[in-house]
Amino acid sequence: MTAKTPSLLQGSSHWLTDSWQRSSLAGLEQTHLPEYHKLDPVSLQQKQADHSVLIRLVETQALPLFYQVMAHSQSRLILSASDGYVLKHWGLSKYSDKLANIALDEGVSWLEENQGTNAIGTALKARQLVSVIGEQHFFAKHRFMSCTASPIFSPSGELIAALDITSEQQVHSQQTLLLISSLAQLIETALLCQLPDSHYRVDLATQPHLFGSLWQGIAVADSQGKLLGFNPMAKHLLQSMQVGDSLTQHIGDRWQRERHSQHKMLHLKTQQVEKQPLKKSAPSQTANKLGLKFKDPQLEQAWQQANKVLTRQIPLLICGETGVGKEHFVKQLHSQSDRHAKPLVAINCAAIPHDLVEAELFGYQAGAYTGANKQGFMGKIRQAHEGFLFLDEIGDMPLMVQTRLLRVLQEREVVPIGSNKAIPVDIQLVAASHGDLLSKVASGEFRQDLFYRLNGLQIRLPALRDRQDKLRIIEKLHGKYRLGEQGMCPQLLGLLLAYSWPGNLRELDNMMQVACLMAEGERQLTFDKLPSQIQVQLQTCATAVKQHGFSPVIETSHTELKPKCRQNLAQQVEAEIMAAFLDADSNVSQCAKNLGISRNSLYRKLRKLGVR
Ligand SMILES: Nc1ncnc2c1ncn2[C@@H]1O[C@H](COP(=O)(O)OP(=O)(O)OP(=O)(O)O)[C@@H](O)[C@H]1O
Repeated sequence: MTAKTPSLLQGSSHWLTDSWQRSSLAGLEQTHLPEYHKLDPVSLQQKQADHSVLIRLVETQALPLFYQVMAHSQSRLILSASDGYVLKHWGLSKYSDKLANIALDEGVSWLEENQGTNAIGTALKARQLVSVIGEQHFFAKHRFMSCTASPIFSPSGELIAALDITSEQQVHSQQTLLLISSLAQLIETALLCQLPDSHYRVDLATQPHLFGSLWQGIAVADSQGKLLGFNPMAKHLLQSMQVGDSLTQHIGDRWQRERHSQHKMLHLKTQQVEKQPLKKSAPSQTANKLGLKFKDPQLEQAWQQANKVLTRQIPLLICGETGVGKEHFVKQLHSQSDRHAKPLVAINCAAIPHDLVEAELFGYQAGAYTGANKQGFMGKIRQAHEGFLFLDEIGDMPLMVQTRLLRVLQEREVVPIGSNKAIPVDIQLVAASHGDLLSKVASGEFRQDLFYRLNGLQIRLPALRDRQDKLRIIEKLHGKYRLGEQGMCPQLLGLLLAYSWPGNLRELDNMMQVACLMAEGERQLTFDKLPSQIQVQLQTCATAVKQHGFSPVIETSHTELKPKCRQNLAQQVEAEIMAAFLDADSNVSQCAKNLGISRNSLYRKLRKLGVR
């Protein structure tokens, strides 16, 4: 991580002068708070009911991450509707009372024309992420707080809300900006994936490593390829895109045939949407029996579907990138199934020499061939009788063995090598593949009839970068491996959440194990304890984002600030120095090095701030 301390915002400050001008033109005066616009209780209730899906999504998708990162800060998370009325807020109740004094409360409008320059109103007006720090607020009475807000757009690109973090402090770090952008994106993605006719999800990025980051566009289309919705980044990348268009008209036609493709400068990744109904229907008996297990909707749906077919002995085909946890998933399925008392027999078709696969699976009679065990071998299929047979990397099964396996599945009996006696078997077959089995069918390497036999139900486990419970998994693995009481540095958590994890859970699991060993005895797990190759990846990812991504933040610069803002700037600089000093564990030399100033200047500045 190169920047340990939050850096000052840089760039144009026109948005601020424009916003102050608009506030003055609306007849507001800095020193007099106007009458505020507040909904009566019935209208507020109605508005909250109209936005109940959004409120529920904030509570389920955004709030856990907000609490994790901002747990020790005096901050509140505030959701407002697109007309500026605050729908709900969450966080420390002590701070809530103070905000209520300035009417930052449910049912009050925070439109710019009512409350002057403020993050919610200005973000809604500018339709961009905005940070309004202390003195930048139009009204003097609002200047004790700093606010950062992001607009939230519906799948059709319509502005529907603003999500804000408000704190009682004079600075908002880059971490707050990143956090609020991530929270808004989580909600927008959840809304997209819930569209009723959604069939395809296409992720778009200017560079492959930006997949899974805030700089990834997402477009959702129906089974005919008609565009149903997209996130703001997708709109930024493909500006002429409209709901109802054919996606092919914007990104060519390769996306529908290939999982990974490219169109002009854009990298594309296509996947089928695992639909998540907007309103939960009455839970099925199976769901009731099993209860909700995963915090990721796609995984939860895969779990529920898999459990339904297991009771009927329908073969299950599990697809997903390497390391997403396919085997782990099968073990969980087995352990809660009616067959849990019987064996789960796993065989990795890629790991066994081709000429032994047949014997391993079907067994052989005593003396069937030279070199074979004298007693014969019953084979994995019969070992799995009344239990589960898990065939991992099924795509690597030799063609001849595929033919025999097909017979077993059709006849439900095995004929061992060297025998002509068929032995009945009762197995639940689960197969897994990290590659595209259909392309193997197309190239003649995999039997089409076997594919359809195995494909009783196909489920796809999501890549780690696409999982909505990423935070929970990171915490779980940190909890599993940390040695003693240990927290996690929020900046590190931000980077881990933003990284694309090409090796999925396996990569995260390995990394966490090593990092926790390196951090033994530390109060916090920090970036420098990570294995060096991951440090490089995270740094490359952060740098690439800076170089290739666009900055979604409305920014301010020192030079363009008007005199009245200079005092505010000085306060920001002081707050930054203080933050850097704390970040460096009060080590003056380290802090001076991080800030790029001499130790003497740092001593002078710290003395001014009252630090001895
Ligand atoms: N839900 C989970 N929580 C924590 N760790 C997990 C979870 N699922 C899998 N893992 C860990 O991730 C690693 C990879 O899991 P697994 O072998 O199941 O993946 P896979 O998809 O079968 O991989 P491959 O395609 O390479 O065979 C293992 O170390 C496993 O312990």
